[in-house]
Amino acid sequence: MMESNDCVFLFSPILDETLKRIYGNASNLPWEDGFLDSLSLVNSEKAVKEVIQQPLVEGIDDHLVEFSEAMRTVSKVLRRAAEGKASAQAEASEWKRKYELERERNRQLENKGLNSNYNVEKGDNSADHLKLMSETAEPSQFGNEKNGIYSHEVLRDREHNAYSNVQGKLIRKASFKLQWYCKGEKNDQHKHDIVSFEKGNITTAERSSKQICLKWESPPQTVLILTKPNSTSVKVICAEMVRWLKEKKLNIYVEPRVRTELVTESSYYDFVQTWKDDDGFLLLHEKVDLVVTLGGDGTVLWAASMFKGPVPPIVPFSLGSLGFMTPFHSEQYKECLKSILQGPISITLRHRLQCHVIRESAKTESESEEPILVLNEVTIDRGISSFLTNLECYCDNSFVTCVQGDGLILSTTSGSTAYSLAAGGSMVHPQVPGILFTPICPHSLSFRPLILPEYVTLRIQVALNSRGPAWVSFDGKDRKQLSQGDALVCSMSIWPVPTACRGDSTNDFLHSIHEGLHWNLRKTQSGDGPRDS
Ligand SMILES: NC(=O)c1ccc[n+]([C@@H]2O[C@H](COP(=O)([O-])OP(=O)(O)OC[C@H]3O[C@@H](n4cnc5c(N)ncnc54)[C@H](O)[C@@H]3O)[C@@H](O)[C@H]2O)c1
Ligand SMILES: Nc1ncnc2c1ncn2[C@@H]1O[C@H](COP(=O)(O)OP(=O)(O)OP(=O)(O)O)[C@@H](O)[C@H]1O
Repeated sequence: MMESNDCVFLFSPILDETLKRIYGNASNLPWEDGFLDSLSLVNSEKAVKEVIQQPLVEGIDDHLVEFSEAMRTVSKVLRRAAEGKASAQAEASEWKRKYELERERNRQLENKGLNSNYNVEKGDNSADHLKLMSETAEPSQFGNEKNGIYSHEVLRDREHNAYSNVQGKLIRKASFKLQWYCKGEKNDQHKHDIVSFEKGNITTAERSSKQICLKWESPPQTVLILTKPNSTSVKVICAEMVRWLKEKKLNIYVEPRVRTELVTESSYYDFVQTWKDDDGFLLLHEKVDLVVTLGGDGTVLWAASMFKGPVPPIVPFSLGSLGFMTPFHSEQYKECLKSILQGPISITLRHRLQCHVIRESAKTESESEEPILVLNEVTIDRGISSFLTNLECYCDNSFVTCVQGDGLILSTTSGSTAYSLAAGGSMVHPQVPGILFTPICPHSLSFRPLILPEYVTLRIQVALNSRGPAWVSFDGKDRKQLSQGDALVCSMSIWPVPTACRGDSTNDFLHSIHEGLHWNLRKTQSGDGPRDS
């Protein structure tokens, strides 16, 4: 395509003279160093038009006709160049505006989510806002141009809180890097998240979630041990583990209840640290490199619920009966912890749901109660009411359905093997990003569970004409009553729970459904019988 400067060059012999007529001398020419500014372009175009519109003098030769045609072309090109430049400027300022907006949002998100008392987003809970939060946070959380996630990017360790004082020693929180692995091999090809539109071709070049691998960049120094209460076997293992970790020169935190138990047993455990109140615990995320759980799935849920923002990697040891999310054997804790402390570790990034209860009496959605994060599911049921629940369900403001039955479960994929499974939902691999929409005993012949994409915001409202109230519970806990008109708004949280794998994510999942749930266990049919001939 011909550029404006090419044109000027093409007609330069004829132009020279004419331009002198238009601009006088060279210093008034509308370009400098080969670049035209848009105002000059418009002026040049005007001047060229004036020249063209001057009546032809009698006896004019063919050259002038040709010249006039050339000037028309120059005029056209100059106009296009001016238009192009104006539109590029408009586009640039629009991108700048978007960038500033995005930066401001990220800054607000960082302040709200990650300051010292990092309460999960209060205030504005509108569907758009919730969606926006996950959108803005996604690049740093799930992928970036460096083919990995750095812990200091996730935790936004700032200079002032990067060091903490533990028993008079300055301790720096260990930094780690998360990388995507593909079939056990390092994959550096994470160019785009899901879809590429390059050259008009739509390709699913990369998958949204892959096996993730954690590599320590500095050695972990502080471990938090969380234990199932009232269990003698847990107490014994916990005491042993504390001694072993102490030998490895690690700082150890336990819950206040556990510290009391340990110190009562022996004053040897005086070095074990704990916290006094909720504020004390909130500061722990700045110190803890690793969380160890000793118990069943309920203890993993408990650990996750304690972190209302970013969660350190969790190593779940099995001391329960089912242990779907607890792949490590407690008898082998020394070998397991040795290899975990050394790394690299395969990680399952378990997504959580962020839930807000919005009361009918609240004047605006921003007057909602404190949000709650769930690792398994949020359930709305009829509780002690003998009437059917009447729940109006919306997905990104589109009406989905009305649930008339015992209730509804909104589950993560990690929770798909818990209550949702019992209510007839599918079992879904925990790395699949999605929200399960599973009714509980719907009074309908045609209701089937749904799996919705992770980016949607769901709103479940107790119908105004419902015969009774409903009850909401979070990972089976914190039951709250929902009166007619009250609603629950639910979307994917930006803070997943990273749990260490024994093999890899898929291997552990399949092992759990076979060993924990005895999935598809059937006697093998013998080949001794009739066959297709
Ligand atoms: N009908 C049901 O199946 C039913 C009813 C209520 C609660 N629950 C589940 O119990 C969970 C709370 O667990 P808890 O230990 O505090 O209560 P709990 O002590 O009552 O144990 C519930 C059982 O669910 C299992 N479980 C928990 N999370 C799981 C998961 N992600 N995959 C497979 N199994 C899982 C546990 O191992 C345990 O055996 C809730 O989040 C809910 O999913 C299930
Ligand atoms: N540190 C803790 N503090 C208070 N409660 C806890 C703690 N850890 C676990 N719990 C609660 O104790 C209950 C039982 O825990 P968990 O599920 O781990 O053990 P379990 O019932 O023996 O295991 P399983 O469910 O596999 O049989 C759960 O409801 C859980 O929320």
